[in-house]
Amino acid sequence: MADPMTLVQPLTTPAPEAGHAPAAAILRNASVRFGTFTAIQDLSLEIEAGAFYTILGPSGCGKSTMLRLVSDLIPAASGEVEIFGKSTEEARLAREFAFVFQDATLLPWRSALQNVELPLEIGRKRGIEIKTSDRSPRELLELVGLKGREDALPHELSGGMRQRVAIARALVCQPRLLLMDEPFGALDEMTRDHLNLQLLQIWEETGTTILFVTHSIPEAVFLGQKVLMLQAHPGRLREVVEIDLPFPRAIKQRETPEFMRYAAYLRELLETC
Ligand SMILES: Nc1ncnc2c1ncn2[C@@H]1O[C@H](COP(=O)(O)OP(=O)(O)OP(=O)(O)O)[C@@H](O)[C@H]1O
Repeated sequence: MADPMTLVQPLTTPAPEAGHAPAAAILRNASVRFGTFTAIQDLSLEIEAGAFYTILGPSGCGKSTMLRLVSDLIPAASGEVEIFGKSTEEARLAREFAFVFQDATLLPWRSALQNVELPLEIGRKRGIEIKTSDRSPRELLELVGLKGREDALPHELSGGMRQRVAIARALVCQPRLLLMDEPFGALDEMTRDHLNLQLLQIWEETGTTILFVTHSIPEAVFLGQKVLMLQAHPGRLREVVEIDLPFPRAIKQRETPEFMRYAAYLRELLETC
């Protein structure tokens, strides 16, 4: 295995010039401020379409803020953010991305299937023409391993199952970019392992780009093709670490020396962020 040190990209990856094939996302010197507090400063990076990125960094370094910036939930105080060549607002309206939070945020009175159907219903009610997945809501529930539980209400499902419903709902408009903010953070280890494997399968099948925030170094290495390490005060990109481990990934890979070297490298890096 190549030494992770040699795989590290420069601290400020230059954003490409306009006119290239659209990346999933491009940030150019993007900063986010809350009043006088700078949460993210001069973040420049290109998110390659179709790739799986995991995002690590100390608490408060701006991981969630970065996802909120990309998803048009908060504006950039300066700099630019493009999603597939569009502004974040245009990308939001075109349903180019979908968000999955740590809490599944399902409507408790609607069944699993009705929750997955919700974005389509909202689109129809608002008269918005939206992309829909090639898969029906039922097929999406099957994809996330919930065949047979379509009629269950959220309180009848486990935490892991609720997160699967949230993932199926996120996929219903066929987003080209999936933003995931610690989606499995509240789950037990076995369930998390299972969902990690399932998410990798979904990623391979759908070809969607994934930005996945986690606090878990093993999870970041296991899922990611690249790990974005952010640093705090103010939030900025510290390093991009490429994870050169083969796909499809299997849980037992975590015991390999290569995996452990990446984890050890990221742990050391995190301690200095
Ligand atoms: N709406 C807000 N108003 C003021 N400050 C905010 C707001 N949202 C986030 N911040 C601050 O911005 C910084 C980055 O927050 P953010 O939630 O992005 O960090 P994080 O890396 O996701 O943290 P954690 O790992 O603990 O979830 C923190 O100092 C936080 O207090």
